[in-house]
Amino acid sequence: MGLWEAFLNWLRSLFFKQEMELSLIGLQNAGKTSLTGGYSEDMIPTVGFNMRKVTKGNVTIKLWDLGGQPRFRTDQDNLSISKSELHDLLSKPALSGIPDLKSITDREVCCFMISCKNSTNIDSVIDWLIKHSKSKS
Ligand SMILES: Nc1nc2c(ncn2[C@@H]2O[C@H](COP(=O)(O)OP(=O)(O)OP(=O)(O)O)[C@@H](O)[C@H]2O)c(=O)[nH]1
Ligand SMILES: [Mg+2]
Repeated sequence: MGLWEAFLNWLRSLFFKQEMELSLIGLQNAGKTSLTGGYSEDMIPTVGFNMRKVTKGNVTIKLWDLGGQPRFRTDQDNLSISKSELHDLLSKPALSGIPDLKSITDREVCCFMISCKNSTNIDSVIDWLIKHSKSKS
């Protein structure tokens, strides 16, 4: 990013508040609530969903943390179920253009190794999401 572009972005951020919505999907025990609400060893499985708002700079993120039940089913077998569910979801027209791992040719994809427990890469994920969010207008 050039200096002029960076300056314009900074100027823009002074006047324009941005909002984005984010749905966290994943099987039970994936760590969705820990990511949005804070890490704890004793987490209660989410029933329904939680909604939280997180503000970083001039960007407000509305986070929809969806429950991943059935809640007592976590093993390697779930990986293939998770994969097919994700691909099924991404094939929906409403989600076209949303970043995913299915194809790296028509949208940007990023993969981070994160830990809510050790606060590893959480900020990097939020920064990436803000940078790549789709504008509603
Ligand atoms: N080691 C480690 N454990 C984690 C991490 N994040 C979450 N956990 C643990 O994983 C378990 C499940 O975390 P949750 O955040 O409740 O998972 P969830 O995806 O919201 O689960 P559902 O609400 O049932 O869909 C809890 O015991 C957490 O302590 C992490 O970064 N590292
Ligand atoms: Mg949860």
